[in-house]
Amino acid sequence: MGASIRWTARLRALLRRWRGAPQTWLIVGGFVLMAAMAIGTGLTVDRFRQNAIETGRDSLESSVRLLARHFDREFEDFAVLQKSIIAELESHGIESADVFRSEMGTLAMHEVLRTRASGWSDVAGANVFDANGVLINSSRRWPVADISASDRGYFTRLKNDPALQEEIEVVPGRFGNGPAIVFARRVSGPHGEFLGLVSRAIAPEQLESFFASTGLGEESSIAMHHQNGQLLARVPHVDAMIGQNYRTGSAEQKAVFERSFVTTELASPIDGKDRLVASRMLAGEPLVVVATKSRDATLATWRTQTKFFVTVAVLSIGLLVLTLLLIFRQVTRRVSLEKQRLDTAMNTMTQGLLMFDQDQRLIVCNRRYIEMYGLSTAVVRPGTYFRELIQHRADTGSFDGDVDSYCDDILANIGRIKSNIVETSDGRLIEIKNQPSAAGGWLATHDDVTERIRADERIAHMAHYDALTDLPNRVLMRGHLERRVAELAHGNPFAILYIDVDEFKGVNDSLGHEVGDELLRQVASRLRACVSGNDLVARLGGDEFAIIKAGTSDRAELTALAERILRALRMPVDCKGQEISTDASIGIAIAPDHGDDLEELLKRADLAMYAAKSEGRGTFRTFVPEYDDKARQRRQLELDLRQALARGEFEVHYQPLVDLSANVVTGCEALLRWRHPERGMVSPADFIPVAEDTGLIGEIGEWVLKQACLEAASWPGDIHIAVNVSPVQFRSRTLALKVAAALAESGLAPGRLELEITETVLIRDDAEALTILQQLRELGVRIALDDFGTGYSSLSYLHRFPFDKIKIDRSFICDIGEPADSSPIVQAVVHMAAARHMATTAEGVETETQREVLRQLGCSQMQGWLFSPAVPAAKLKQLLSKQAAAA
Ligand SMILES: Nc1nc2c(ncn2[C@@H]2O[C@H](COP(=O)(O)O[C@H]3[C@@H](O)[C@H](n4cnc5c(=O)[nH]c(N)nc54)O[C@@H]3COP(=O)(O)O)[C@@H](O)[C@H]2O)c(=O)[nH]1
Repeated sequence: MGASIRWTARLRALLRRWRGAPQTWLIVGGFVLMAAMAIGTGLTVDRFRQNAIETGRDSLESSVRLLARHFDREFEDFAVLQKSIIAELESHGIESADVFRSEMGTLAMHEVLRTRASGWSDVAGANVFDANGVLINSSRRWPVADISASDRGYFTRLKNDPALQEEIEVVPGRFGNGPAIVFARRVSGPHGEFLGLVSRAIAPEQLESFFASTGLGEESSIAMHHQNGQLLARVPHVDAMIGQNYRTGSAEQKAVFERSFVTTELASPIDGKDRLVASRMLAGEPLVVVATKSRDATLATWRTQTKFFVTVAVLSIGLLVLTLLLIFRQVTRRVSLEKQRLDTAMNTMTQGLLMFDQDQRLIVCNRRYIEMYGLSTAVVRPGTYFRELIQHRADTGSFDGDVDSYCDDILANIGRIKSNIVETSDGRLIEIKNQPSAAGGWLATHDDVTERIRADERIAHMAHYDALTDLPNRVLMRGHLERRVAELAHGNPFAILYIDVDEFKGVNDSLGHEVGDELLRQVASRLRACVSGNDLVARLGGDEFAIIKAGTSDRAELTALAERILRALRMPVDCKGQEISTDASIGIAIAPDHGDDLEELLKRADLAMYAAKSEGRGTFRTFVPEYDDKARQRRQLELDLRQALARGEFEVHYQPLVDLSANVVTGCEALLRWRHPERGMVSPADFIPVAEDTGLIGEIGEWVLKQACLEAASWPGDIHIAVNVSPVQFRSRTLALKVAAALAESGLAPGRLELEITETVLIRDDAEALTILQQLRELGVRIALDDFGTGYSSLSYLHRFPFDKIKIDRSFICDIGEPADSSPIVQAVVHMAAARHMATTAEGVETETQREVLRQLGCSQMQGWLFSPAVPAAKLKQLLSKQAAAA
């Protein structure tokens, strides 16, 4: 039973495969066409054959019909003559044979006969015989010959049978003549006594010559028979046949002499050939006209036609076969080419591909699939059942599930597209897509998506985790916070701790990015160590971190956490061989105490952190409402600052720079002042950072530069002007252009302009900064390094760029004259600067002692309140005029 089902399935599969091949259709189509041509030709030939036979029959029928009609008319005339003679004879009232003989055997009667029979030249003359059969008169000759008809059958029959009026018979000729067809009529007395007969005769040749005139063609015959079967005349003529009786043989053959008309096929009793026969009885005489034609002759034309048709059909089929062979070859080539292409395409696919038929048998499988699972081509080949294939995979170790349930699941879903990713025993991820095929099977693709999925996972991880520390990033933290905010409704408080690593930029800039990165990783690890599993530690970017402390609003607990964090961060850490201790500023916002809106909470944590920073760093602050006020004030400052330039609220003041050895003003520093309409004078220390944060510094700085240059251009002598350049301005890339424009506009000599930049400018991007400095130097302006000593590796910059001047920061000057002052440092800087031909300016000189010490240390210039604070332009002009006057 099972074997039979399998065989049926195989047969069905074979048929399906066979059906699908284009060559199959070509062969089938070719055979159908050839069969159609053969059948068509056969049918046509058969039709033509029937037509030929029907035509033959029709022709015979019409021939006998015409002949019968013709002879009917002939013999009727013939009979009329006889009857008129008999009537003539009988009109004499003869009552005995003797009287008949004597009255009829006269010359006068001869004349009557001759006159009556004269119109019938082709018929023998009319003869009158007496009751003994002796010829007593004749239309042809007088006196008559001595002839007796008493031996003739017709005489005997007419004499003996009063009912018989006429007899027709072929009789052999007398005196060496050929046979004759005799038409004899009885002459009876008034009481029916036999008196004699009147006969006329016609030679068979005369009928035959008429038959011949119809031109029936080869193997045809026309004959006239008596109804009793005796042959009277025939074409073609055969002497021996005349007079023979043919009413013999089969009933069908006899019927020819019995029925009015017959059309049939018979084996000829004459020549034994199959013949078409048509016969017709004459209406007036017991005669039958029979026409025949052999079947062979009838079909002669048809045979010629058939030969032609068959030849044409054979040639057409031959041509068709040839054409089909050529097409077959083309199609086979094309199919083979397409198969090659398909094979190439399939085997260069990166996916494994399988196609199954509706009986779950493998139709196609590419190399990639075999290689993907390390399978055997002896097992995985067309015809293999799906279940056998999965079993083979299980046997060879690339499938470790339950074969049956896996197959059942796939087979239950082959009607629809299904895709899933499975993990192989060796850890690869394979995406399997099954989709139904039109033929009822399905197509399966196996795509090794391990790399893609891993990459997707990596990308997804990167989208939510910080690459450096592997901590959740801002995006993930927001998602986490949204959930925490949602849980507030359930009474679950939480806190946000914003942590900013103090001075990280300095470490990064001075010790390098690698050290900076390592420091951040260490910070991340220490922060993680400070919290429990429910808490989230995130890196928000740069040196900013955050901790979301779940389940508490307890300030003591949060304070303890902040202190724990600070302690942890302050512990020295080894970063790439550098021992670094760092610190942090922490801002804390508590939900719901400080709000239940995510944005608000984040802002408040930030404000608290900002407060911690501005209140000395290395500490933490919990949000208080005043921070909101400060933020509001700053926002207001920002708004006012945006309008200050347009409203003309800025002024440039100038602080003299005094040469220490000559004690004369040799330059001035331009210092910006903001005369706020409500707040009064606002310190640049307060608004310059805001201007830098908002980007307004670009516009403001350009204005200061132009003002200072214009002002300096009006000063006497070669007193130079120093202008502060913010790092933000410095990075704008258009600084050199703006400086050149200010110089051009004011007419100030470039050598009188000094630009003060801070170390921050150099720290960030050395190469770019040096390029900008070079551009400025090429303009001819002087460059001073401001606030020297407050950065990280100040000395290294002096090697890389030859500044014109170093301004020693106020923090080194203010303690001069006190115990353990900074004089040695100042001394070192002055020596180093002198060695590189740089001038030095001491900032913030407030006392005579400081001035004296600085002068002794060899410092070039001083700037400070000791001499003059920054003053308005007009006041400076007076000061300079006084100095000029004193000189
Ligand atoms: N980018 C720009 N920065 C500017 C501009 N104008 C000023 N500034 C910077 O603002 C900071 C504060 O400036 P200011 O309040 O004007 O303070 C300067 C002096 O007034 C002050 N100074 C001078 N002598 C003394 C002194 O004897 N004692 C003392 N305590 N302070 C003194 O020092 C400031 C000048 O510093 P520096 O620029 O480093 O020479 C300040 O950083 C300015 O640079 C501007 O237009 N653009």
